[in-house]
Amino acid sequence: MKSKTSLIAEQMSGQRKRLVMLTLLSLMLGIAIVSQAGLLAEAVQRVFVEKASLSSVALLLALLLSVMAIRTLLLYGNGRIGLAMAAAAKANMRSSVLQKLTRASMPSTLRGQTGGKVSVALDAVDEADSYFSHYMPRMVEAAIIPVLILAVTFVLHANTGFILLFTAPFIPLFMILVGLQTKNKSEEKYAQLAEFSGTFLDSLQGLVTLEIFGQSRRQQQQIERSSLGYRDATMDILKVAFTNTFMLESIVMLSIGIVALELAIQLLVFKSMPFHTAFLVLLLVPEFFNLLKNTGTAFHSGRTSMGAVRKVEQMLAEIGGGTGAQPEGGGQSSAKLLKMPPSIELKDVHFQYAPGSFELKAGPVSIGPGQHVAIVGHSGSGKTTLLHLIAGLLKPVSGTVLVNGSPLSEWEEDSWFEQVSYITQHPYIFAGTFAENIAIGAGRKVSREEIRQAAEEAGLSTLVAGLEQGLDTYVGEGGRGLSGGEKQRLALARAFLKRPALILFDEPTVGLDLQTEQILQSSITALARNATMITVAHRLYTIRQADHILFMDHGVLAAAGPHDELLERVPQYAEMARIQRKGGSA
Ligand SMILES: Nc1ncnc2c1ncn2[C@@H]1O[C@H](COP(=O)(O)OP(=O)(O)OP(=O)(O)O)[C@@H](O)[C@H]1O
Repeated sequence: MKSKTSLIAEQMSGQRKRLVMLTLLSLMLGIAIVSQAGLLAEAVQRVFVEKASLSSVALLLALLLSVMAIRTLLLYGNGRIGLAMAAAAKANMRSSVLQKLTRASMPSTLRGQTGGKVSVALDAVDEADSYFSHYMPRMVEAAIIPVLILAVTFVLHANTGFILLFTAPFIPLFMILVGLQTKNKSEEKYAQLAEFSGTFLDSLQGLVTLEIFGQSRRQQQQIERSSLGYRDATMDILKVAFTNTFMLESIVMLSIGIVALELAIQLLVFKSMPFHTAFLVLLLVPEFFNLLKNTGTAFHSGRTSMGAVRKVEQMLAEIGGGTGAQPEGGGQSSAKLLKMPPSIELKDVHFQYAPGSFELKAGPVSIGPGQHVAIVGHSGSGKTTLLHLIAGLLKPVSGTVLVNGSPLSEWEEDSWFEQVSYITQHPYIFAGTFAENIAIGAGRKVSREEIRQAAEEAGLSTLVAGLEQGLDTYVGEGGRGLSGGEKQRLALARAFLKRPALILFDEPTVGLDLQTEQILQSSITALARNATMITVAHRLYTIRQADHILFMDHGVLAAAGPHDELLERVPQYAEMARIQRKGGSA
């Protein structure tokens, strides 16, 4: 195949040994095919032409049976190697996709539809199977065996050799024409499948919203349109595939017919060749065309796979960075962060999600070890973005985030994230039990007692005690639902297991009931006793408690200092605090 994608080339280069094995087995298969035809022709010649007794050809027949068995074994071997190549390639591709998704920058992983990504990671990678399990073995066979048969035919009867030489190119020529058409169609099919999966997952996730706004019917129609688009794209490919098979069969039948006619004329009219040779040639010709025909079918599935592989490649390119890309946080150095509250400095940090979009400018800022800082500002002023920059989830366009005096990128990624707990407004709860969900915070094996203790410290014990299965209750997708406050307490329990040196906390904007708020507040305070804490704060209480306040205004760090000082110095801040006091949102 001409335009081998770099991903396939990468996979093939890692499978050289298997390719060599495939070549050797194909060569042996070629020899077995020719030997089988030779032995069969000899047996028929002796029994039917020379009228020899069956017992005199017993050895010949036994030999023929063994060659047939060897041929079957060789074919099986080729199949196994193809399957092993496919399994290794798929595992590699899937792990590159997952690695890219987990290690890429946050904005790039958020781009595009989740359903589309799932479809590429699962279906498209699966579709790549036939390239390695079917296409590659057939191509290697096609490069060796037909040439061998052609050479033998030329030696036996040059005329047939010329007929084969003349008719055979029609098959690859036809394959190339069909293949070119299928390639575009299969890429189209994958685009349709990704769109279909994306729309479907989006609709499932937003089912409640769609129902509330009376849009479920419209969405249903959109899903129907997407699925019909996918059906049409698949049917188009099948149409091409069926026409392909029909045309290939016709070419093969016609070619064998021409050879048989020529042999019959030579044998019966001109009597210029012995029966043995004519029969042997007649046995070899269908083998020759069968191989080319199989290659044609393999070529078609290879093309379909290429479309899928291209989709995977495209997704890897969209996520960005090479395999094993460094995250925004760091990972370039082996410097390990010690488990103690770090100091954080921002030096002229400038960030943009994309050219022309929201811009953030912050610095200089200095946060001492163990300090509690609140980021405040109006909605959309860039508070969460600033928190993500400090966490190392986003990378500044220019400027630096310094941790303990060294740029964040110089700290080993794992040791950095080991020290950080980030409690977002909507923590992700995985499908599993309470205990399993809490345990992921530790990153090590933890005892039941440690989990129970963390749940208690996070203020979850009353809730858990009220459940029939306690910590073994299923939560997350498919399990028991949790309220916003409960989810945050579960995230806190994870943090209690981790005992981080830096706590990043996105305080809930929606009002929790007083009791939940108090539980959360006291748990957070207990957790932050030996840590540096940066909170995106919405409550006046949290703001007042902070040692230092960063006031964000339209993406710019407008002022920094203690609450009382900012009240006096910054009129916009005083205004915001006044609204807060009245009960409005910050
Ligand atoms: N992934 C993204 N790509 C492009 N723009 C984004 C992205 N995420 C956020 N923004 C934009 O950046 C700006 C700041 O967002 P950010 O979430 O930091 O604000 P915020 O102050 O935390 O707001 P809130 O208090 O409402 O949560 C907003 O205008 C938002 O639309």
